[in-house]
Amino acid sequence: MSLSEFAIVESTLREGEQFIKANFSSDDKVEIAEALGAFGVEYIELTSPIASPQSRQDCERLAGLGLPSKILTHIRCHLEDAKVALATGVAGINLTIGSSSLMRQFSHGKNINQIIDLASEVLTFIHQQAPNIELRFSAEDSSRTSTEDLIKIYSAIEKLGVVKRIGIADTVGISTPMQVFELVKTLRQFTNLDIEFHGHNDTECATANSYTALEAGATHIDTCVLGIGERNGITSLAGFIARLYATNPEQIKCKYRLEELANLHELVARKVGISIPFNHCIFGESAFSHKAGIHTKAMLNSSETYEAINPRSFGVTRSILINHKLAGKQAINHRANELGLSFNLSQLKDITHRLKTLADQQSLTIEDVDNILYSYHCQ
Ligand SMILES: CC(=O)SCCNC(=O)CCNC(=O)[C@H](O)C(C)(C)COP(=O)(O)OP(=O)(O)OC[C@H]1O[C@@H](n2cnc3c(N)ncnc32)[C@H](O)[C@@H]1OP(=O)(O)O
Ligand SMILES: O=C(O)CCC(=O)C(=O)O
Ligand SMILES: [Zn+2]
Repeated sequence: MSLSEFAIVESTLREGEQFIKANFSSDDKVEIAEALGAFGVEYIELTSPIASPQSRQDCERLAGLGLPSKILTHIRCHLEDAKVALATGVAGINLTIGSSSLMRQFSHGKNINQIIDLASEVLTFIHQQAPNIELRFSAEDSSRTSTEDLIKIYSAIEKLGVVKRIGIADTVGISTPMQVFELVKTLRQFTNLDIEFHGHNDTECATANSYTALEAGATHIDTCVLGIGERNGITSLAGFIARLYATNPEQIKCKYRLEELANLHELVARKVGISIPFNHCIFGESAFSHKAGIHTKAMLNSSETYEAINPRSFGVTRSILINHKLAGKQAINHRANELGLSFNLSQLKDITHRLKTLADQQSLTIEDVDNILYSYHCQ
């Protein structure tokens, strides 16, 4: 798998709008789209213009901004949706229709042949109206659709000759990485079209599933900032980037402007009124905090010992914590040196023992630790 060959379809302004707390204004969308563009995502997917009058105006507005990312909208297999989407001036349209038996029975009531006929009609119509528009067709709930049905649908769609890529959706986040790998690999053998993967996070496998989709030959991955979306959301942009960074930092640093990611996260968190989770892979409060003595000693020798990701690539700083009972003498010595103090080994052991004894009784601040160091030094 070559990292340079995939593209991100960033869906914060489509799937992300389906997050319970999202209600983006038109100006919010522009701000977020600009920040996504500054980071360097290849595509920005927008809510269907038929969802509301404002959604339609926003599609037109964002499509006209001349952003570096391609603007897509996401629609049903429906002629009216297609006509409205075409009129907005977007560069591409992502069409979807449910293909599993649950979707066929409870969402739209169509069988596989009817799905193929409807999708063919709508895709052909769009292509006739706008031959240069980038078309993607996706079978919603692909993971609960038989591979046989998927191949039947995708083969028929590919034969139309109007679609640039097909999409696979793990709509209820039920797939394991191995299942995603097998499905993408199977489809990869059947089609030369690009393959997009959309993974929900119901079982917390979204990032792993997106990564294995790439390993199996997918070319496009859907993400949202902070992983927001319907229910508990989809693959998080930062999670996906972190995963790729751990595999090949230099390639990911060339492909995207990683230093823009912090601003993007703060922006989206503010717009949807949430705080960034403490354990967020890059911007979480504890993501680059090192606490236990064994860790901090090794970290002070080489940060790679306990870090898969260099926080500086994302404009984040690490912290070495010593105001607790798990602290070790090496990290305490490091702090003492920062304060311009120096102690011999036996003194350091003594200070560490005092600090631990105190930390057993109360919580400590870094100022408390500094006071211990200064007063020991005065003695
Ligand atoms: C898995 C996903 O996240 S897919 C993306 C989800 N996005 C959205 O739903 C966008 C926001 N949605 C909306 O604003 C509205 O649902 C609209 C405008 C799309 C449709 O609204 P309504 O006409 O009021 O229909 P409603 O939402 O109640 O039901 C969905 C309709 O779409 C049909 N439908 C569902 N999926 C599809 C599809 N992929 N292709 C074609 N028709 C579909 C259903 O059969 C149903 O049709 P009906 O009106 O004949 O009953
Ligand atoms: O269009 C797609 O591929 C994905 C649609 C969607 O949001 C989903 O199935 O969860
Ligand atoms: Zn989704």
